[in-house]
Amino acid sequence: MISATEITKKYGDKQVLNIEEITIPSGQSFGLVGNNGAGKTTFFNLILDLIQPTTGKIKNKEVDVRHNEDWKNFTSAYLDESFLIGYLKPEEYFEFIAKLRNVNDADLQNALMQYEELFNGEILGQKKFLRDLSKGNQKKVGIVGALIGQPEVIVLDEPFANLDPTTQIKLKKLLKELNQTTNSTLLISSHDLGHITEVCDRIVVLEKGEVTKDLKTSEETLKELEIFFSS
Ligand SMILES: Nc1ncnc2c1ncn2[C@@H]1O[C@H](COP(=O)(O)OP(=O)(O)OP(=O)(O)O)[C@@H](O)[C@H]1O
Repeated sequence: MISATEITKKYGDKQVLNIEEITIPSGQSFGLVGNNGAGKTTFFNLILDLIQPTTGKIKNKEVDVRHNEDWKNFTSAYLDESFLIGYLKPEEYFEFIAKLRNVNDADLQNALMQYEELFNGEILGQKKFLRDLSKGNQKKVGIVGALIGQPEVIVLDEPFANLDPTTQIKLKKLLKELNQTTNSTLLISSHDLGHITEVCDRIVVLEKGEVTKDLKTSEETLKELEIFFSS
């Protein structure tokens, strides 16, 4: 379970986040939506202790992320390309992550086979450094890197952005399967209301840093969000 309690984040005089309470139970696939600048990446950065809140506390499985690093043993994330290591080839990057998460080579190779369809022949065996891959292919590497070893908590910031439509559909299928077949807690942000309502059990809407909707996903959710964002 992840809990964010009385979180505010200010830059100078500008308050960019003001969250009274968000609790994300284990195994939930949690979707975060909101217009540009709403505070989605800020929220994920706080969960990953990449920035500090102005007030409030974030706990990841009872670990206060600001004061104890144990959450790193069961949490992975891909927010942007700064999570990659540009001078490694994809295989080297995956091996590096596998070592970090105590995944042996046989298990890593098995896991990578699962992602062959997503890779579409453009990632493995190409002898290219990560820095030389296209933005979309870099993103595929980053997302798969976050999934290696099936961490208990996986945070993905706009995973569908920059991916071609075929890959978006494959990724959606993969994330839905992950949600159904494991107890991993999945936190995803997206501007694609269709994708996020398909993948996530719950959708939280942020508006100017505040939670304005918290919905259990149902058949009506997509329509409700479309109406909300068009008004
Ligand atoms: N280092 C910073 N200094 C000042 N303001 C910042 C900083 N980082 C973020 N902000 C501001 O915080 C607000 C929230 O930004 P954030 O990136 O979290 O939004 P977002 O919902 O992820 O947006 P987008 O959909 O455009 O990616 C924005 O107004 C942004 O300009």
